[in-house]
Amino acid sequence: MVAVRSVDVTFRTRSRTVHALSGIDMTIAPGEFLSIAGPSGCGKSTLLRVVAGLTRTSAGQVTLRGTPVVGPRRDVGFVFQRAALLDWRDARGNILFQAEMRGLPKAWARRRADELIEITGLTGFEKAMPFELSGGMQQRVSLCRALLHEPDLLLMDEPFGALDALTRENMNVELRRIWEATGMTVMLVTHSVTEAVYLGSRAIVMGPRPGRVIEEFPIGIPGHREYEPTLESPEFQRLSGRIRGLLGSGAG
Ligand SMILES: Nc1ncnc2c1ncn2[C@@H]1O[C@H](COP(=O)(O)OP(=O)(O)OP(=O)(O)O)[C@@H](O)[C@H]1O
Repeated sequence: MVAVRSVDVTFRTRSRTVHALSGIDMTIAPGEFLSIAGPSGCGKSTLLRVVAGLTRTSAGQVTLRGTPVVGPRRDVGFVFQRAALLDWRDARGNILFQAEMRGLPKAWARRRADELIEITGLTGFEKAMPFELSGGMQQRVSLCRALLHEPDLLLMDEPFGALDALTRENMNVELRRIWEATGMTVMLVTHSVTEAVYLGSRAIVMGPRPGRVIEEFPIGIPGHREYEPTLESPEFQRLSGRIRGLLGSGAG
């Protein structure tokens, strides 16, 4: 699905030069859920942006389904750290905005929006305006918006970082369920080791800037993952411990 080949990114501003990514190589198979962890500023967001075609590489290449990424890709879904909803549209209107931008058939889009509203537990809040929604609900709306056009690749940049712990857990369980049901490919940037291991089929850990991959872990926890039993399983504990060790004691 995604191939990243010898990718380097250097940002040059008037006052400084930042070498954000160095020699990144990775492939992500269709249907994989890749969690990406690493210290602040190591280039995780930059990596996602490069895959989405929002940031240009300084060297190397990214391909999506074998096609080089040369500009913004509208065929992927992107969920950002903050929901960034349109204030003047209700929840359903925000989700449907995606369809309007893409000129998707209206009746189809409405059906799909209703389906996603149900899946993400937003039923009853379709007409609520963003200011009436909690942070978690706003992020659900943003997830629905990212999924509306049925992307087979979903890029998520610390999507649940601003949520309280319990809402975050619920969102993790929902996302895992959606991933199990759809088989889409996901790249998730997260600062939470628990989130990375619970959700991922593979995790990579990046080192400090210039960002590079320092270690990679297949997450061999098979099948449907119930939240509590998964977190208590020896494999979960072993992997979390190893990733925390790499990231340093401050990792959550
Ligand atoms: N558009 C830009 N122009 C200049 N520098 C940038 C730009 N985007 C990112 N950077 C720099 O590149 C480095 C990597 O940033 P990036 O946001 O990818 O890191 P990150 O790992 O996602 O960080 P965090 O975990 O704190 O969100 C940082 O030093 C950042 O300041």
